[in-house]
This record gives sequence, structure tokens and C-alpha cells, in this order.
Amino acid sequence: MAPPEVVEGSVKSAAAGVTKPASVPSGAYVTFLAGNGDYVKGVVGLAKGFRKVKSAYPLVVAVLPDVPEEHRRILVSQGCIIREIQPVYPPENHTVFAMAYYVINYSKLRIWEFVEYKKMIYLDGDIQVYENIDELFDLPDGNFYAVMDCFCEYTWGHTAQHKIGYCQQCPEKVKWPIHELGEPPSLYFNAGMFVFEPSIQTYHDLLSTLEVTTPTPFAEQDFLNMYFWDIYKPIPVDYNLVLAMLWRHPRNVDLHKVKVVHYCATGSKPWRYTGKEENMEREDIKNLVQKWWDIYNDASLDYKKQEGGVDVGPFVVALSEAGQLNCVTAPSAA
Ligand SMILES: O=c1ccn([C@@H]2O[C@H](COP(=O)(O)OP(=O)(O)O)[C@@H](O)[C@H]2O)c(=O)[nH]1
Ligand SMILES: OC[C@H]1O[C@H](O[C@@H]2[C@@H](O)[C@H](O)[C@@H](O)[C@H](O)[C@@H]2O)[C@H](O)[C@@H](O)[C@H]1O
Ligand SMILES: [Mn+2]
Repeated sequence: MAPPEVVEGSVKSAAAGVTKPASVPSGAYVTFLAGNGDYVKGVVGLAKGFRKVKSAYPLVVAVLPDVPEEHRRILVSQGCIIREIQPVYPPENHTVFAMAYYVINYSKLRIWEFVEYKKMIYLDGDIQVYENIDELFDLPDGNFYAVMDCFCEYTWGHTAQHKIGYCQQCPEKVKWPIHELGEPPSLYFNAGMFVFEPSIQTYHDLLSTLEVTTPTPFAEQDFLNMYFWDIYKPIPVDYNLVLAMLWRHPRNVDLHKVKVVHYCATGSKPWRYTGKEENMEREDIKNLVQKWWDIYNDASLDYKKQEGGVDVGPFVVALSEAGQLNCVTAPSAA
């Protein structure tokens, strides 16, 4: 889909040829925020990253009720659209998640409800965009697009793939033993970034399927892989570089081409980075963490609201940081 084209007070989506009310874009980016911790920094960084690459689409933040008012204000002052969602819990079970907090990630399923957008691109809050990726909105409808994951880290220790050293990133290295284990597993994506189409029907089906599905270690990621396996289409690793790829599959990565970096390796979240955890002392990691901070600290990337041609940005930001701003409108990120 082409970036929304404004035609005489209405927004026309070139692909669909549908005319919608003015100012409702046909596509949007969406991220997810839970709790009162420091992930809000990740989302601020992401909003500024989208501004830096001049994205034509807004950034929606799906927030759980436990996100404090102060964090919501910061996000609005950075041009984000806040949408509160209710938590989604998996059925009661004794499953041990790869990380205890993954249980809350099932709440991501609520974003299928955002049907005012025809197409959305989900990104975790620990992701940064270094190149414009708006072209992904033009991908053909009807598929689920995401980047293939890597099974080499220890968090994958519970799987047959990891035990035999098989990874879909280099399927020739250790071949899948068809005779012992049957057909190889279908391609598996990392759920930190994906392109999808909101749909109320899919939303209800996702939630009712979840109710009859036993939770597994990678929580909503495993669930989404199971649910969308037949329409999943891999996109290049450049659209979601899972950091472990740098040491597990260096030949599959060309850092100059990478557009989206996912700071998901243990110890790599830039706002928590100490350099002490395994692999975190690497030069490429240090550089990527620095690149994230450069965007986060760049005041010229703060959202500037245009009002009658008057730039009120810094004023609004200063007010909201001082906690005095109770009501601001939700504008586009770009
Ligand atoms: O306390 C939390 C934990 C997670 N998240 C959101 O859930 C996503 C998934 O978690 P995370 O990225 O930490 O998982 P990883 O990619 O490291 O496995 C984060 O990026 C955030 O968007 C959040 O907002 N607060
Ligand atoms: O709740 C499940 C989570 O699963 C994912 O975790 C990653 C990460 O934890 C790495 O450390 C693993 O090595 C990697 O393979 C794994 O997929 C997503 O990035 C996250 O957004 C979320 O969906
Ligand atoms: Mn993540």
C-alpha cells in the first residue's frame, strides 16, 4: 500500500481504492508497552528512530493499564498514539516460560483489534529502525511477514532443534534427521517484528484458540507461529536483526544493509547495557548500543507539533516532562 495520499479532505489508499475519513491512515506501526519500568525508553527511542528515517506512518503504542500516566504523557509528547489494551492471559498451566515475564506478551494479541488500520507493522519496544521500512506496507495482503528466528542460544535448550544443533538459519550445517525425527519443522519467525492485517474475525479466533492451547516456553511467539504457519512468509534478516545472529551466523548478516535491530540478546537492551554479559563486549554490539543512544539523545528528533506554522515542540515536551500537561492530542509520529 502506498503512503496515504490526502485527496480533498479524505485519505485515499491507493491499493484498495477505498476512501476513508480524513486523517485516518491506512497503515501504522504498533508497539507494546507493559508496566512502569524502563521499557518506555525503548518506545521513546523507537518513535525518534521513525522520525529520523522520515516514516510516513504513525506509531501506535498498545499500553496495558499498568503503564503510568507519566509514561503515557512522555509518549504522546513524542508523537505516539496511545491505545490502552486489557491484558490477555494464557490458560492456567505449569509451563515454564523462557523468561518469566513472557506471560504478559500474550497481550500483544489485542493489536488484531486495531481495525481502523488496514495493515500494521508490529515492533517490540527493544527494536530500533535505522532505515525507512515503509515499503513493507506494500507487500501483498493475505500473508503474515516476519524474519526467521535462530535456535542457537541457550534459551532454546528445551527444543529438539537446539539439542541436535539444527538451526533454520544454516540448515545445511546440521541436516535435519528426517529418518529419526520425520519432516523438518516449518519455518519459525521471531515475533519481535511482523507485518499483519488487523481483523476482528482473526482477533476473536486468536483469543478462542489461545483458550484451548497449552502455553509453551516462547509464549505468544510460539502461539503466533502455530496459528499463522500456513501464511507465514519470511522476509530478509535486515528487517529484524536478532543480535545473536552476529555471533551465531555472521555470514548471514551484512550490517551495512541492516535496517532494523532487535536488542534481544541478554544484556543488550541499550538502556540497561553494562557490557558485562556474554558477547556484550563485542565491538559490533558496543557500536549498535551507541547508535541507539545517539538517536535517543538527539533532541532534534523530539516531536514538534506544528500549530499554524509555529513550532511548539520543545515547549510541549518541557511541560509534559514537568508533569503539568494533562491533555494533549495524539498526532502522527512523522
Ligand atoms: O516489562 C516489560 C516487558 C516487555 N515489554 C514489551 O514486550 C516486548 C517483548 O519483550 P522483550 O523485548 O524484553 O523480549 P525479548 O525480545 O528480549 O525476548 C518488549 O520489547 C516490550 O515492548 C514491556 O513493555 N515491559
Ligand atoms: O514472548 C516471547 C518473546 O520471544 C522472542 O524472544 C527471542 C529472544 O528472547 C532471544 O533471546 C531468543 O534467542 C530468540 O530466539 C527469541 O525468539 C521475541 O523477541 C519477543 O518479542 C517475544 O515474542
Ligand atoms: Mn524484544
